[in-house]
Amino acid sequence: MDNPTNPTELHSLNSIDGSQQRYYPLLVDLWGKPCVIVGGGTVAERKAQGLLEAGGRITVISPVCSPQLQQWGLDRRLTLKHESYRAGMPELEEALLIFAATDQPQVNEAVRLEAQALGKLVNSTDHAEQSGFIVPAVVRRGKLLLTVSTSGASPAVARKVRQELEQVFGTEYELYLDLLHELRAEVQMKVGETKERQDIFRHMLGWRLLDWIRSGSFDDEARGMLVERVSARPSVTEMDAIGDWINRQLENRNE
Ligand SMILES: C[C@@]1(CC(=O)O)C2=NC(=C\c3[nH]c(c(CCC(=O)O)c3CC(=O)O)Cc3[nH]c(c(CC(=O)O)c3CCC(=O)O)/C=C3\N/C(=C\2)[C@@H](CCC(=O)O)[C@]3(C)CC(=O)O)/[C@H]1CCC(=O)O
Ligand SMILES: NC(=O)c1ccc[n+]([C@@H]2O[C@H](COP(=O)([O-])OP(=O)(O)OC[C@H]3O[C@@H](n4cnc5c(N)ncnc54)[C@H](O)[C@@H]3O)[C@@H](O)[C@H]2O)c1
Repeated sequence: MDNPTNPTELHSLNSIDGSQQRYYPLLVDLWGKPCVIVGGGTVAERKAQGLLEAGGRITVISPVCSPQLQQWGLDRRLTLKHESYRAGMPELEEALLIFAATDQPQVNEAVRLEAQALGKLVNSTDHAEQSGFIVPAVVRRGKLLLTVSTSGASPAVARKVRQELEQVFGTEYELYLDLLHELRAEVQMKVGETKERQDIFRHMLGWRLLDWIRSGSFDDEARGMLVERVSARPSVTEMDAIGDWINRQLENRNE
């Protein structure tokens, strides 16, 4: 079941601009979902790390596993099955996602073919072209999730872009998004009209809140005051007034 080089030959799908665009970006909720990794080396460990961050229920199938994978096994963060892969393993049948991550191309191929026969999405770590999905490089800042892919062209470039993004989007985004999440809920509760809500959110984005958080002086008291003001008067005028107040706070601190 190889991927067609041109899907339009098989389905009458029209790409919007006829470009070579191929992958569909998707954020999957893997919490508690069974995921199988075949192989227990460096690459398997990296995939396991990403799955752990997403709360996947992981089984690693490999006769030999890296020290970190063994530790995660001891900590019961994942299940290790110290066996070589063979066809018909129940873990594959139950899995939502399958990763073929051994250093044996023929084993990876067999895993991929079985997974595809079972109708599973499979990541073949040595064959981007035949994978049902590929894994991007990731930056997590609380609720902010940035993902980078080169469509398999150069994972090293994906890594480099990820590192550049890490510099631009710092840890201040965690608090920033938690706060905007809370304020959004308040506004949604109190302002009935969609257009008005949108205007309010746009004006909030004008606040120099990230600068304030970065300065280290945005404390619980400041947060409380902000939430209180927005809840009390959720309007565009008030958002601008809050923006001015934030500017004054920053100026006072610089004096
Ligand atoms: C992003 C990241 C996520 C992750 O793995 O979690 C990831 N690879 C990472 C690193 C990395 N991988 C490789 C190198 C060595 C340098 C180099 O070869 O470039 C480095 C760099 C390094 O380690 O410094 C080697 C490599 N990778 C693949 C092949 C096989 C092939 O191309 O077919 C080979 C050759 C093996 C060989 O030659 O034997 C395949 C894939 N690797 C992907 C993802 C998918 C496409 C992502 C994209 O869209 O670009 C894809 C297609 C499938 C998949 O694995 O999902 C992670 C960076 C995480 C980070 O640092 O943030
Ligand atoms: N996709 C990526 O991001 C990426 C990056 C680098 C390399 N690769 C590819 O991934 C492959 C694996 O690289 P690695 O550094 O993890 O290798 P590694 O040598 O660290 O680990 C190989 C693992 O495969 C296991 N294994 C071997 N035969 C097996 C079998 N029959 N059943 C189950 N497990 C088996 C071994 O026990 C070992 O744990 C490389 O050959 C390369 O092609 C992919």
